[in-house]
Amino acid sequence: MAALSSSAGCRSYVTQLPSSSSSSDETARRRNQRIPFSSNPRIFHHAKVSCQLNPRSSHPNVLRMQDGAVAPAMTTFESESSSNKLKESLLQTAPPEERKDAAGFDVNQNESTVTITVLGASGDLAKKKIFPALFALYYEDCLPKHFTIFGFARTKMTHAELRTMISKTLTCRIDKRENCDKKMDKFLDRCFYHSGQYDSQEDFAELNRKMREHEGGRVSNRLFYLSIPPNIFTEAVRCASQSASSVNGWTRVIVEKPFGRDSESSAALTKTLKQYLLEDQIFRIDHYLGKELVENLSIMRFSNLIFEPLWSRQYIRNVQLIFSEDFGTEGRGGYFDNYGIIRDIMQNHLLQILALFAMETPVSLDAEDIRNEKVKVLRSMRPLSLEDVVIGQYKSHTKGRTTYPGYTDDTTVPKDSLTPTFAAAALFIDNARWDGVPFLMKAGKALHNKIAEIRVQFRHVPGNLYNRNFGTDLDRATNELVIRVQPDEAIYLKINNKIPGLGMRLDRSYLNLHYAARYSKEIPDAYERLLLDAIEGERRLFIRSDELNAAWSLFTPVLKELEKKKIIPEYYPYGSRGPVGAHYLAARYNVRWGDIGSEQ
Ligand SMILES: NC(=O)C1=CN([C@@H]2O[C@H](COP(=O)(O)OP(=O)(O)OC[C@H]3O[C@@H](n4cnc5c(N)ncnc54)[C@H](OP(=O)(O)O)[C@@H]3O)[C@@H](O)[C@H]2O)C=CC1
Ligand SMILES: O=C1O[C@H](COP(=O)(O)O)[C@@H](O)[C@H](O)[C@H]1O
Repeated sequence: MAALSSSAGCRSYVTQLPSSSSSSDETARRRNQRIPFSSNPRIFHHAKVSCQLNPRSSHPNVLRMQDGAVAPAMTTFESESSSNKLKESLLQTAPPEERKDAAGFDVNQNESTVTITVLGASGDLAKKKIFPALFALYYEDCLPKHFTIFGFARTKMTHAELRTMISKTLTCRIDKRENCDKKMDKFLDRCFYHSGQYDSQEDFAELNRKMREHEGGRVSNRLFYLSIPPNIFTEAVRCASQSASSVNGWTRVIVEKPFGRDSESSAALTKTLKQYLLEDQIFRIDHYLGKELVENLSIMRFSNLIFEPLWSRQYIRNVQLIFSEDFGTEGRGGYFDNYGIIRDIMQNHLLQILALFAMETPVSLDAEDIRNEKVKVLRSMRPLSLEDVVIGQYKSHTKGRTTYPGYTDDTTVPKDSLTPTFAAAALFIDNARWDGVPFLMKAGKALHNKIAEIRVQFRHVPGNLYNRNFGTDLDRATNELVIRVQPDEAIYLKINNKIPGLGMRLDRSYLNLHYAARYSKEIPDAYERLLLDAIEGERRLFIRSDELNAAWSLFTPVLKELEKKKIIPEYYPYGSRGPVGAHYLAARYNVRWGDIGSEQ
């Protein structure tokens, strides 16, 4: 069995899986089990000591190390051992009462601790995704031995109330998992709440004091999760950085989208964040990058000989990136109306998938090498033009006795809103590999189904001996590779074969890697993977600022034009397949959407 070098804790990377007999499945499962966090040396690495004074540091007396760690600027660091000496000396100054932390652990001064602070802890995302993901990591023994979780928001709440709020949404992902309740109680014991204003240095200073109690003199690492509306990102980062960043470990900040609403506002946000943070400390999250099948894209491409040679204009006719939800913007209309589906889904989730799909082979699996390749693809793309975009908006629809609301029926949405809830677009990558290949995107809310998938339609077989068996519809005979990101994850390839028997009738069949059938282990939520990566300092799945700029450059001109010209969206009924204009757009490039038709 060959193991790839592990790039993340609590995970083992197994390249060779045994065939699917039940005993070998068991072996595979055991091999795939996560390595407990505590036994992974990577977790406890101290920040690399390649120090430089950060001219923009808000702390005049600190040095910032690679990885965002900071240390007092009284020593010149030259080696890891001198950095450790400094850390030791800092720890030795801890008063005796701090030799135990607030949770009662004896303080081993060579140990480190991670404090995860969720800003906006009272909000929807925190409840739905962040706390459950943290619990899942804890359940799987993926969090470090010493960790503390703080919820921070303006809402007044006690620790107990926070715990009750969190416990209502915590589930063991698989029913009847062992010791779930016990583990849940232990997890909740490590969760605390601090009420404060996002723009108050005093409130963050008080948070800092509480954090220090829990850290008890260990090397302190701090992760802040900005689960708050974007208009308060900057203030919160300023306060966190100036009053609550770590003095002897790393400080990192996870930033949620939206990262601005066009090139200018995004650049302005980046600029302000960088007044307080180094780029390496900023973890811009796009949760689609944490989805299992999106992560698997590179493995599929670069570790299977059969795919990579086909991965170009020579064999691929078009690529389709499809996102569809069977519910509207219910409850989030206020946010959505300012952004629309192009900013909400296409400019980030679908474009990130496209970049991973289309990039050249990176030099290594290192985060910077991968992100360099993604930027290159994005920068090779043609900015989207208005004629290559179709927009739609859902309207009310009655089915049986149920009436589904239209987008503008939401009281938080202006009645005359032109914000698109659906869009289809044709994009092109002007490089040698992809010249002329349409990359079609389609994203919509309140459609007939919920799905996210990538469809790769291959070219027709030249001079196909069996053409007459397919009649005139050659598309039906063309190979298509489908990567179903969700739900019911699968990778399947449509191929042609003969129907068994004495005659010569052809059939279309599926070579199907259906995850639920192949793997008994459940698929972790994207937020689990991304939170773990942020704790470990793994940046591969986070967006670098130059990627973000390149992504906005592609969409900003068309977004402005749509708004300036007040383009009216094509209205489609709630629960339908969306505007017919999407078909005309595809037809212009000789493409048929793969998700429409009798067999998908
Ligand atoms: N919800 C989701 O599914 C997704 C959300 N996101 C992004 O994640 C972030 C959080 O999302 P979500 O939880 O839905 O957001 P919420 O609107 O629920 O806000 C989170 C918390 O922020 C505080 N807050 C809200 N409005 C303001 C305001 N005007 N001024 C100061 N504080 C405010 C509130 O806490 P309190 O009043 O207690 O301080 C609230 O509980 C946002 O940036 C969002 O765009 C991204 C992808 C999906
Ligand atoms: O970022 C967002 O994603 C969700 C869809 O995420 P999924 O993991 O449930 O597919 C979308 O509903 C939301 O509008 C958008 O902001």
